[in-house]
Amino acid sequence: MTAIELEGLTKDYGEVLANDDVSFTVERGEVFGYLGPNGAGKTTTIRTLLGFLSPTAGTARLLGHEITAERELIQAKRRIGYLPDDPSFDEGATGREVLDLHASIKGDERSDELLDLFDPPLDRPIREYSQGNVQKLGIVTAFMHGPDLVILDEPTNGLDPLLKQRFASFVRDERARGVTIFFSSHILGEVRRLCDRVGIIRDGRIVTIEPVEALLDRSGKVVRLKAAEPIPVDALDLPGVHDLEVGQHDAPARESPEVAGTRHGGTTETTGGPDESAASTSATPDTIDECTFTFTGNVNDLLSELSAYRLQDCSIEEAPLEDVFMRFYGGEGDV
Ligand SMILES: Nc1ncnc2c1ncn2[C@@H]1O[C@H](COP(=O)(O)OP(=O)(O)OP(=O)(O)O)[C@@H](O)[C@H]1O
Repeated sequence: MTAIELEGLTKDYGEVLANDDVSFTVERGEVFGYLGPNGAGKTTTIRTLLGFLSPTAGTARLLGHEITAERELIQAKRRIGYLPDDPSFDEGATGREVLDLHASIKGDERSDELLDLFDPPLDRPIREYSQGNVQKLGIVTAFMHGPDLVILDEPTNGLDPLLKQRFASFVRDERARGVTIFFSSHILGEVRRLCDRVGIIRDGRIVTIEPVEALLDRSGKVVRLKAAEPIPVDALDLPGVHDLEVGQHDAPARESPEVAGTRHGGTTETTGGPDESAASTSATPDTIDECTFTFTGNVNDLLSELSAYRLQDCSIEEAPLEDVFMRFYGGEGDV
């Protein structure tokens, strides 16, 4: 049996078609990342799945239960945990009182281990909580009853790096226990670390559902090079090199297919250091001291090409999610 099954789920708010014929399945035991820019429709999907919004068309099943049948949804929810994108608890209650209330409604067989891990300050009223502490309490409430399926809307919002790491390792352990986890995120790195598969939504429509490795292979890396001595620009005329920018840059300029710059072979060339205007794209130097580009080829091939030159520094990082969207799906981004 699948954990989540959406069939043509559509939510029209009137002015905005927030989910347009959304269909996909999440298998039992899978960690599934739901990725998309701001306003793409992630929260709408999640809130519709959980019965907080009625779909305009289509339907979905959670753990085999029809979401549009109230009794079935109530039955399913006993085995589901949920963390909203903005967890809100009674401001006057202490963390402990919030947990007691949740325990009385759905059970708390796992709260001790969760409190050990996430450690929200239980004796203080919620109004004194930081955003991170609210999030920690939200994570505890989502998992405390030992659910089979957990739906999390941007779960690492407000968590510090240590807690993010702890959360990532917790999700991996949950997966090993057979728990299905569906979570939305803006952060490709987070999805990469945690997910088996990813679904990308944009403007209410699913643009791809694929294993996370396949997505990352296609999204490429951002490479920054600093040469110890000038490198001929032709050395980077390699398959898989895109958006080459000569000089110091934070990242390659975003480029939709329609606005690609001057290309020679696999490269797009833009001259100029940080203090030159973006319009100065005419002259291409013969040699490069420093450059940034996106690389979608085999990293070992690139390193072997570069081994002929003396480098002072080289970094290879994941392409930002914005670039993934721009590169593969085009159009205006709002990330
Ligand atoms: N209650 C509502 N009434 C009208 N429009 C809404 C409502 N809720 C959301 N929208 C619109 O629906 C679209 C999808 O919003 P949604 O919150 O689902 O996106 P999201 O992907 O979760 O965004 P974010 O990452 O910023 O949380 C947006 O254009 C949003 O403005």
